Amino acid sequence: MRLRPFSLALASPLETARGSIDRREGFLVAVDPGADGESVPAPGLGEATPLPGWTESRSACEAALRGAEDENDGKALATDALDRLDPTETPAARHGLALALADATARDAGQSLAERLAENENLPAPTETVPVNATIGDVDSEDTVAAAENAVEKGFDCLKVKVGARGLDADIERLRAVRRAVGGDVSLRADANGAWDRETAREAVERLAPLDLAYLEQPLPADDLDGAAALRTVGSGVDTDTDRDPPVPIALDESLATRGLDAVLDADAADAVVLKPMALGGPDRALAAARRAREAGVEPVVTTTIDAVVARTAAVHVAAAIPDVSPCGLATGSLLDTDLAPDPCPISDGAVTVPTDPGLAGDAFDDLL
Ligand SMILES: O=C(O)CCC(=O)c1ccccc1C(=O)O
Ligand SMILES: [Mg+2]
Repeated sequence: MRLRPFSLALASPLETARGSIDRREGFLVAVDPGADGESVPAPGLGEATPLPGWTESRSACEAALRGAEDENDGKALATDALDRLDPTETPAARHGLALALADATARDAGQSLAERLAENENLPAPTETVPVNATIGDVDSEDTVAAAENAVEKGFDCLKVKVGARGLDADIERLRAVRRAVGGDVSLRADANGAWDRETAREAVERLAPLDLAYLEQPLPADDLDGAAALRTVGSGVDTDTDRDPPVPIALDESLATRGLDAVLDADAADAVVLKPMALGGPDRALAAARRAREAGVEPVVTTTIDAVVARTAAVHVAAAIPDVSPCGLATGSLLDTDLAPDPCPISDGAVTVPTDPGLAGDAFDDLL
């Protein structure tokens, strides 16, 4: 296994209620049969890009990956390398190695990563394209509307707007302005990144109901599953005489990494779950979570932590393996100022095209190996 550190700046910081993301730093993870003997059937590439607060730190990530090496032959993987990486303690490290091994296995089998992942989860053949949402930061009303109009002009029909950093009145006004600007046919999501207390979240749901949001993501802190469950019923009163607005669907994101999928499903806390392979410990784990969510009647959505091109492409494969997936947060390549390699997944008309060549994207990343 070889690790190559990288550091990429965002073109402009992504503003969220949990602070601003301005740089992504991580490791490319390469495995090959030469170094790793029979455990690796072909060259494979992965990416471990920790986002502190969401995953382990960069140093913990590197230490975990080093811990997966054979004690007697530093270059080779231990036979139980992947099992040494705890998906909840060091999810980005596990993601990096799990992806590299899955890429190698898929290449060896002549399958795309999506085909390989789907087969392992007993899912049907992957789709050729995946619908995506545009990601709009928590900026002032004028810039929010400008970004929304720009995205719609580019062909997006689903927009996700970050909220929660500037007070509820301001957010309601931002979202109303976006709805006015883009009309009723564009799907709107809002992501509060856990910013609100129960009272504010309840008021938000009541005031957002007329805007026909596709969902409100993580309105409450990650731990508060009971609060999220209660929000799902606001406005859906049994009183059929009154013409009440429908409830706003609730999506959970941070809660998945903090409490786990089982707790979220058991608490009936979400209409949708936002699955980030980097935060969940790997593409395989993200797809398994998607399948379990679906079986429980909860809509899976795949996004990234603003990963570089290798992990972003892997997330596209994960999404492609989910039949009829809802728009995913995978249009984030343009948020980076520079990237590790040209993007093999073009986006047009609000959808990303899934690579069909073996592994991640055929030979597109061979220079990175
Ligand atoms: O989902 C998207 O549209 C993009 C990804 C995104 O918003 C995000 C990126 C980094 C960290 C957290 C989040 C989030 O969904 O909260
Ligand atoms: Mg989110």
